[in-house]
Amino acid sequence: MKIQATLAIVIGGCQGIGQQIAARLLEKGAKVCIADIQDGGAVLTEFHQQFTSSRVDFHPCNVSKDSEIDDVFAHVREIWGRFPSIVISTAGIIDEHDWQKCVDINLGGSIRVVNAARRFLGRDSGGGGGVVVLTSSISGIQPDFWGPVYSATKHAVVGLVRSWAILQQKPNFEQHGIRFNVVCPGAVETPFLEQTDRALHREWHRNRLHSIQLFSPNEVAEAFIRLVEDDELNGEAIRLTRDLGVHLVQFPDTVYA
Ligand SMILES: NC(=O)C1=CN([C@@H]2O[C@H](COP(=O)(O)OP(=O)(O)OC[C@H]3O[C@@H](n4cnc5c(N)ncnc54)[C@H](O)[C@@H]3O)[C@@H](O)[C@H]2O)C=CC1
Ligand SMILES: CCCCC/C=C\C=C\C(=O)C/C=C\C/C=C\CCCC(=O)O
Repeated sequence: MKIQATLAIVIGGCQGIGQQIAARLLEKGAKVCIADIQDGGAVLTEFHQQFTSSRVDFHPCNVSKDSEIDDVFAHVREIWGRFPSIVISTAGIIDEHDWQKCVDINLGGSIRVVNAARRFLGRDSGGGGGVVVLTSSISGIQPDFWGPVYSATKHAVVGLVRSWAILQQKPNFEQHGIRFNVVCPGAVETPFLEQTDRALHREWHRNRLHSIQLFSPNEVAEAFIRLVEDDELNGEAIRLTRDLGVHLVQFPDTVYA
């Protein structure tokens, strides 16, 4: 998909990886609505200094609530005349102690975003199709003893994306016209890392963190942009690790689908 002149939603775009994705989309000529549970004043001020203010907006959104996600889509149509064709969510937390919250935001939030995209973008429901890119982690491909719940939610996000993606290859089923992809980063230098205390084995976790070569949020944003731009990529996961590099994950063969 050519990004120039498209409309995009970036949920979780107030900081970290999401903010960098929004910046890359704006640079490439999209109009971007940032949505987040935190106040958008600071990020809007920053972007209004770099980009035409009519091309970037903010709408509050907690991914724990279906209605707030729907409101973001409605807001985009109200201000820019149509629904977006690019939907990205980076909203996520780590919290092994309040595990229901971790499941509700990381997995529940991803399911809610996908459901909204299906309703507003899906060709089978009158939309124009598009691309959805969600955020997993290398913990969504491999186990992590410091975050079993976090890892479970991130594995689930990969399964969610790949399952919706293969529907497009089933000619006898509804054709939604949406590509679904996911990014699985290693550790990234963002405020997210301050959530160490919500992981298990927190001292080990904190110490280990100091020995890791972190990715920049921009390196991760570039993976999202690739998954948006390349129309051949559907049901794909890009993993970023220092040891193995940046690559499309090779999954085991699907045996019955
Ligand atoms: N930073 C890292 O090392 C890694 C992060 N990730 C994943 O990347 C995603 C983004 O991470 P970062 O940008 O590093 O984190 P971050 O904490 O810097 O940014 C996350 C953004 O999501 C927003 N958010 C949180 N809960 C929300 C909710 N309920 N509704 C709407 N927005 C909400 C936050 O306000 C924040 O703006 C997360 O899903 C995280 O699990 C994956 C691998 C590594
Ligand atoms: C090992 C402890 C570091 C944990 C960093 C905190 C949160 C990370 C959340 C993630 O989703 C990322 C998961 C794991 C990152 C751990 C190691 C990355 C090093 C591997 C590499 O880059 O090659």
